[in-house]
Amino acid sequence: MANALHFSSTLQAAASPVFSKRMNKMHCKSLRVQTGNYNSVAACLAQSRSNRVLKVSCEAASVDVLEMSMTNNQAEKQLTCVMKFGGSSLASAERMREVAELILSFPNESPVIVLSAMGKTTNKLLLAGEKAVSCGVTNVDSIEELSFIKELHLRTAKELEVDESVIAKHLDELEQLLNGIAMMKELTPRTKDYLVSFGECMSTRIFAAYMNKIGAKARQYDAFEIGFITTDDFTNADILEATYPAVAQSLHGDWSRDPAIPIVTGFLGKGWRSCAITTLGRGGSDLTATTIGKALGLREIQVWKDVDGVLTCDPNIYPHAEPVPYLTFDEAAELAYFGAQVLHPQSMRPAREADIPVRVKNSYNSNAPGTLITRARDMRKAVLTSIVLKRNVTMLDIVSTRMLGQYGFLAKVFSIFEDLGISVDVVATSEVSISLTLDPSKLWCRELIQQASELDHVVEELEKIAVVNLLQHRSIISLIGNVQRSSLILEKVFNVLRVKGINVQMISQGASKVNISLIVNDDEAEQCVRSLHAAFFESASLN
Ligand SMILES: Nc1ncnc2c1ncn2[C@@H]1O[C@H](COP(=O)(O)OP(=O)(O)O)[C@@H](O)[C@H]1O
Ligand SMILES: N[C@@H](CC(=O)OP(=O)(O)O)C(=O)O
Repeated sequence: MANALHFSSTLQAAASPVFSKRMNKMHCKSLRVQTGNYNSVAACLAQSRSNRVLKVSCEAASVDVLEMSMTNNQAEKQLTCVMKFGGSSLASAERMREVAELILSFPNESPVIVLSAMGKTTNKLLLAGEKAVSCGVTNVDSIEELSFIKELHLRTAKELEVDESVIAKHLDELEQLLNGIAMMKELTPRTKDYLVSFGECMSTRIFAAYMNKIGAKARQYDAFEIGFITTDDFTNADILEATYPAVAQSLHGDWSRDPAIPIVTGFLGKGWRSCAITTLGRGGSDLTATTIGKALGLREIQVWKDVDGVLTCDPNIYPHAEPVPYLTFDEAAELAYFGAQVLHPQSMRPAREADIPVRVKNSYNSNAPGTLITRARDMRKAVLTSIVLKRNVTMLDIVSTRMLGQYGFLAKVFSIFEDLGISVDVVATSEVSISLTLDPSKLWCRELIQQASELDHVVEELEKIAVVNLLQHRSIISLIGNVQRSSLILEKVFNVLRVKGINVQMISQGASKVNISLIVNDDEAEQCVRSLHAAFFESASLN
């Protein structure tokens, strides 16, 4: 029997560290106990972490021998981690090949793979939808973005030598949907979500077919079919608790019956009332990955990007930004929430709840260590970790018209936002005045006209109790780091701002938080980030 362990007695086996270790690491396929004390083996099995013995037989024989046969076959492995690859990692057939190679370069892992749409497919689908609204039914087949999407996916399938039939039905349906949009002359948020879902549905089908072709058994899953249950907030849905057991049951169930690498669509869910396809907000595949990590209790969640991890600032603002080796969930969540495109704003929540480390890695440079995000890290030497910019923010200055000492003012202001369903980002208050910024990701997912009338409505409501000053085209610069050292951070910040002649219009720092936020004019913001980056990460110079 392959890899058999022999013991002179079951008691010796039960006591043997080799036995326990193999049980844990090697995934026992069958266990044969010849005579001896079966109970002691059972006790030992109960202790083993994987405890996945497929066959246990107990035979009476004259010699005490215990044999375990083990294989490295997937059938006996547990799912170990989740690996998410975004559009930037999957832009072409060549990239899909490299990603497959990368996945298979970890023979000890049994990963769940989460994929986004190829390259910029989501943007192209949205553009195609917008054009379909006004182009007329007869012109749908000449929408440039539709031709691009068709060509990209068919070419990719061909180059990977995968049968085009895996996506043929989706390409047909996509064209039919665009015809429908052209006919109705409207693109509702619900239709938008259905429209963009074609991106992830096609990338995962092509990739799964390719994995199977190269001999790595894989199975494609649409997230909305395996239990990703969300609110019905189309274009920005939240994942509901029921998702975790449902996803665990689907993926674990299939894996234990017939193991195959799961290839899951990122970004998508199913609305619990509407039963229609929803999306988790732009960049939502990161959240799909962490949700699967929590649902299955996996050891690690990896998000593979096109940068060497989370960087000290957006490389589009400053190309020499450096990777940040360690972050806490709180820091990463704050960074994502305040605009760092590298992670979805809600993606840290499941990982933090289940305490599963998240690793941000570069699919173009897999040797780079990346960023490891965990519950805690050594903060003794930490000052500033990363600088994040959120542009085009609306700021409101609200001053009470009542006398000083009037209570309930703040409560009234916030109840107006609650009633209108608008969330607030940064707040600075005194007893009679309040300055705040509105969360653009929630507000701006609505139509432009709706945004303008909503803002008018907010101001109208607030003017019943206060004098309101609406300030647009502002930016939030968030300084993520060790707020225990805020005096040092602020000293440096104000020095930079003074030298650069930049006026801060509002500042906010939570008592126990990891973030100091500054509000400046949009047109000064990028220069400000570059100067702050130079001051904190490069040298003593103020650039
Ligand atoms: N602080 C930051 N650290 C790393 N990348 C950032 C940061 N801020 C913005 N980015 C941008 O985020 C991009 C990666 O995120 P994204 O495009 O969503 O990746 P993917 O599509 O692979 O999920 C990078 O290419 C980079 O331009
Ligand atoms: N394709 C979706 C979801 C996503 O997560 O994409 P990416 O991983 O490429 O950021 C989007 O573009 O928003």
